[in-house]
Amino acid sequence: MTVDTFRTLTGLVVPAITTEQMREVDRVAVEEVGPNLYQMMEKAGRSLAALCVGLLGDRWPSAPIVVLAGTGGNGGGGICAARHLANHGGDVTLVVSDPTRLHGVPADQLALYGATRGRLAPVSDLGELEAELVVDAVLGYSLCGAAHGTAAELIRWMSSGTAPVVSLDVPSGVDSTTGMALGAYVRATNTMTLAVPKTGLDSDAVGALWLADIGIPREVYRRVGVQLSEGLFTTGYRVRLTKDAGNEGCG
Ligand SMILES: NC(=O)C1=CN([C@@H]2O[C@H](COP(=O)(O)OP(=O)(O)OC[C@H]3O[C@@H](n4cnc5c(N)ncnc54)[C@H](OP(=O)(O)O)[C@@H]3O)[C@@H](O)[C@H]2O)[C@H](O)CC1
Ligand SMILES: [K+]
Repeated sequence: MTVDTFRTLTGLVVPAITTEQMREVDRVAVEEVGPNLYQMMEKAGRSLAALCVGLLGDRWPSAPIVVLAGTGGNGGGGICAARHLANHGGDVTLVVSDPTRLHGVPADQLALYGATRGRLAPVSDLGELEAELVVDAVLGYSLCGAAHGTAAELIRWMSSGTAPVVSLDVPSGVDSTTGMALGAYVRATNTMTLAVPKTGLDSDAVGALWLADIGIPREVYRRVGVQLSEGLFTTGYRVRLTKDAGNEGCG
């Protein structure tokens, strides 16, 4: 099931774009206009951390939080969120699917996380971890095929537990264009997608959908042909999105 638009709680219509269009937004930002990947990932991670704190309410900061990170940009955003949560006194345990495959900005995020008081646990410790909140930063919009290997193991761990899951950008294992999952996938209670919602986020796996502002200026969207309302982030750095009734019956 895909949709062309979402709405904010104040009724603003927000266009949904495909993974391919999102990649082009990323490319124009990184290669032509800005912000760079560091700047966008930092905004993503900090917004994700703020959402987690809000969802925990008075259980913050004592509630144990487990952050599961993959090997790409999605993982980098999760590692960044883990740092912000640890910096603010949270009880954080980070598990990276394969730290040896991290490179570039995600690898730098892991090194920075190492300077916090947050814990880093191997995948083999998953069975011993207790969580009151889980952050799913395993797979993002570069999912290709059915989730496999350690990523699938992390997804199964999330699915087998009772803790609510907050997914970054898209529930891991779900295709952000089609909303379909060819294999194991996360059933999130909340999903925080970045910059612009994707057409595949109408899936039941998404839970409550949030859109985070990661600082991309309108010139980038103009070059990619995406029309975002000027008032979209007037109330803050994240907005709640709901399905746009006008989408009923979209294929
Ligand atoms: N402007 C933005 O929207 C920004 C988004 N950000 C985040 O970046 C991700 C996209 O990051 P990317 O590095 O392109 O890819 P992912 O993190 O989605 O995936 C990374 C690796 O996942 C592995 N993979 C892919 N398919 C599978 C599968 N079926 N099973 C298991 N593993 C899979 C693959 O790793 P390999 O080691 O196998 O090569 C991918 O490399 C986006 O979603 C946002 O969260 C930026 O952080 C900021 C700007
Ligand atoms: K994810």
